Amino acid sequence: AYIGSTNRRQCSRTRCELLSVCRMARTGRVVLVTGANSGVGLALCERLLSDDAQLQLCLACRNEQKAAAARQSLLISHPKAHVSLIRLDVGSMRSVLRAAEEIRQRYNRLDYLYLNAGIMPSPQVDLRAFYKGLFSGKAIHMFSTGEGLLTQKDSVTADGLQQVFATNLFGHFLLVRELEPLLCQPGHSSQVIWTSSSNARRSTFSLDDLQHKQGVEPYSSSKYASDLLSLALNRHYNSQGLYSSVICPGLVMTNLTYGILPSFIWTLIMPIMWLIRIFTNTFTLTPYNGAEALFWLFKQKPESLDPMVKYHSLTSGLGNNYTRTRKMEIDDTTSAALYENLLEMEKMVRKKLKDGDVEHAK
Ligand SMILES: NC(=O)C1=CN([C@@H]2O[C@H](COP(=O)(O)OP(=O)(O)OC[C@H]3O[C@@H](n4cnc5c(N)ncnc54)[C@H](OP(=O)(O)O)[C@@H]3O)[C@@H](O)[C@H]2O)C=CC1
Ligand SMILES: CC(C)=CCC[C@@H](C)[C@H]1CC[C@H]2C3=C(CC[C@]12C)[C@@]1(C)CCC(=O)[C@@H](C)[C@@H]1CC3
Repeated sequence: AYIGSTNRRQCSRTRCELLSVCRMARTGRVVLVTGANSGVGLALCERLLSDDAQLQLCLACRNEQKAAAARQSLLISHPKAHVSLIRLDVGSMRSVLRAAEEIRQRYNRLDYLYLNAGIMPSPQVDLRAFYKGLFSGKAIHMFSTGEGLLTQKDSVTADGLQQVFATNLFGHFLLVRELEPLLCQPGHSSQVIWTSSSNARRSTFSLDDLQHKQGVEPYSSSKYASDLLSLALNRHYNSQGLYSSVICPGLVMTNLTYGILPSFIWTLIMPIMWLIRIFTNTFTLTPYNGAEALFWLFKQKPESLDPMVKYHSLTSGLGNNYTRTRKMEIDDTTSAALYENLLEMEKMVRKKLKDGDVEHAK
């Protein structure tokens, strides 16, 4: 249609230019990454562009300045890349709806949706649990999952949702629902990929307290909920060509982990961290290594993926990266129940936002 157009500007283009535009339209896969301005998300973008220069990469970030800086840094290493920005605060439902509308206008399909943005506010390390863990014979497990070591202080968003739940789970759920027309295209498959965590733990999650209002481990609960939700998305959308997976990047030194301990302590224990890496392959440490499983999934046929496993980024003592699967402690009944609850919550949130708009217009 583009070549056949009689528009004068298009006609004046050389045949060569037109062919390259058409080729791009055919081959340029569209990838959207949330939380792409730092850490694992930004490293993933670097790796994706190094693999496929034709990608149409969209960085969905809440902070415009950080997003622009991330785009600039990507363009320095890949000057010809197609990198665009979209403003998205995944913890604000109004922002999610607005961003989704913009994305639907910009693209006619979406091949990969990386749900990577995540928070762990005011983390506290339980030192007693740490010392106990060191001598319990389960030290390696403790170092790779951080199980029972961290508590967080949650807050309530303007939408009346728990902040960790809204950011790590619900905002992303709403985004998937909103982008369904781009993700579910006839004769075409797409992937939704969640950055979950090995910190996800069944015991921190409850269907009666989805948002984890009553507990002190909202991060672990929200990540477990993302594992369950990914399974539910597969059950609902595989027939429409949408496939969902979850990954754990391992322990990566990013803004999120730097927030756990004072920076001088990190500096002091960094040599120990590199030493621990000899005993556990889950200490991926750099964002590049942490992005391994996210990148690995990009190369897979979605139909070949297992909805019951988590894909882990791992780094050997010698620094080699690889991806391994581990079965998740999830089941269809709980996953379906969570999905129904989220649909209910979605209805309520949409109504609240609509009522708010009406109230505002009065
Ligand atoms: N680091 C680790 O060891 C591990 C990390 N993970 C997960 O990896 C993911 C990436 O984290 P990581 O790279 O480590 O940490 P970073 O803090 O570097 O990255 C988190 C990204 O999410 C963005 N973000 C946070 N809140 C929102 C929001 N409301 N709307 C839009 N974007 C938001 C941040 O943006 P901004 O800069 O504006 O805050 C940032 O770009 C997270 O989901 C995290 O839970 C999982 C296991 C281990
Ligand atoms: C004293 C030493 C050598 C280390 C400090 C102990 C903890 C601060 C550290 C041990 C295991 C770490 C860990 C995480 C955070 C920092 C630790 C608790 C995570 C929970 C960070 C976020 C995740 O999603 C997990 C996969 C990490 C698991 C391990």
